[in-house]
Amino acid sequence: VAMAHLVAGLARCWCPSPLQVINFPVVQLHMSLMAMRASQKDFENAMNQVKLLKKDPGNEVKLKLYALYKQATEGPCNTPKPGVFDLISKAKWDTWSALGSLPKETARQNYVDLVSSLSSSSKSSGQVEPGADRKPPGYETLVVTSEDGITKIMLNRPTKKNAMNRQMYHEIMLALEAASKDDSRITVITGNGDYYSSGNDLTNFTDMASGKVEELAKNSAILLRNFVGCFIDFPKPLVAVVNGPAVGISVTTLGLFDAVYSTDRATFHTPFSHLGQSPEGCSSYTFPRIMSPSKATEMLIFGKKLTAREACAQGLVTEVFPDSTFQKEVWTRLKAYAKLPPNAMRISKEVIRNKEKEKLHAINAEECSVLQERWLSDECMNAVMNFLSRKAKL
Ligand SMILES: CCCCCCCCCCCCC/C=C/C(=O)SCCNC(=O)CCNC(=O)[C@H](O)C(C)(C)COP(=O)(O)OP(=O)(O)OC[C@H]1O[C@@H](n2cnc3c(N)ncnc32)[C@H](O)[C@@H]1OP(=O)(O)O
Repeated sequence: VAMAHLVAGLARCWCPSPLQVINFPVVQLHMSLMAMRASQKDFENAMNQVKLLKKDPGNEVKLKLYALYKQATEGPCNTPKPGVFDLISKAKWDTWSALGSLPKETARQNYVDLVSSLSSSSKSSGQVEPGADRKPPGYETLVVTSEDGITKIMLNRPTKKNAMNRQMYHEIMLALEAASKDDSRITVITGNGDYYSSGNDLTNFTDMASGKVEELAKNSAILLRNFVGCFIDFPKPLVAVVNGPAVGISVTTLGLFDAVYSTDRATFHTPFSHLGQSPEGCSSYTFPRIMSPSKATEMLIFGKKLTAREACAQGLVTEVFPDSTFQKEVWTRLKAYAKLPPNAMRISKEVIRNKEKEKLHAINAEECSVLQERWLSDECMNAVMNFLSRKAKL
């Protein structure tokens, strides 16, 4: 079982960039997540297992395996960026550099997990041990279970309101990848505890202490683009079970789900202007389309927080349930849906989503490049420092 150690750093001034000095005592939290340390032996076994896979996992997974292997053996991407026409090397370089400063041990663990999920899904049906689908790889920030034809990805940092740190972004991508290939018919994302998710973990900004702010912003933009890309491309019905308040990226990505069921005590908040940032998750396109340009403006620019019923009235939420019966009603319904023919559901989603998949990827790329600049702005720095110094809450 993975272990996590929270190491509080010492209070010190944090000067994020030479251009700007903020004399600001900041308690700098270093969360060094001691992911379960896959041993060197596990890593070598996983490398051998890759060669024994019965079915080609596809280019995207092979790129991920390449990047995780390089990160685990060499650390952060340390080679010059290939030329624009060297497409394969550039794709490999992009995927590796997107891992940023992911620790070697974590990359090694993620590699082992990915291979184990590939090998269990590539086994012929006759060979899968009973209940094997209920033995998901060890995730640090998620609990992933698969039964009744439904793979449930539960965000599991309840003491931090399920804020998404870098590890969670990577693990959600891995879990979606595994879910796209397992024998489930529907995939659900939900939260553990009283929050669905409070969005981006703002301590992600404290990595800037390492000094390479521009590089961190670039790698973060690649990470975000890959993360949102997984939602755009996910092939099965993807349902959000919003168990409580949702903030930021956990709200914007709802526009890429196929259905959103919410408890009536949830709220939906996208405080991007407050944070000196800008919309992501393709919400700059999906929200105006879902709820009208002016309603999208109220959320994305003015930061208006919606109740569940308002979000439902505006089309972001499919249906709202009383909190007392929410889980029972929603899971009864989802188990019934999961009995439907899987290929028909997958193909129908393809017919619906393919019309704008390319457009969504283009919008995602544009949003990430704008955010890359926003993250380096004074407005963003000050807003994040205010939160981290506990001066302001949303
Ligand atoms: C140089 C470039 C760097 C870029 C870095 C980028 C990262 C990677 C790329 C991905 C980027 C995606 C873009 C996404 C954008 C967004 O999601 S914007 C929204 C971000 N979220 C917030 O601003 C919410 C901040 N949290 C709050 O306002 C409040 O916590 C709350 C959610 C309103 C809940 O308040 P309350 O009920 O009073 O509980 P708290 O005591 O505040 O929280 C309990 C503990 O949880 C911690 N926590 C909660 N939310 C976050 C968070 N988002 N980030 C970090 N920590 C969070 C909170 O600090 C408490 O912790 P302790 O004090 O240790 O108990």
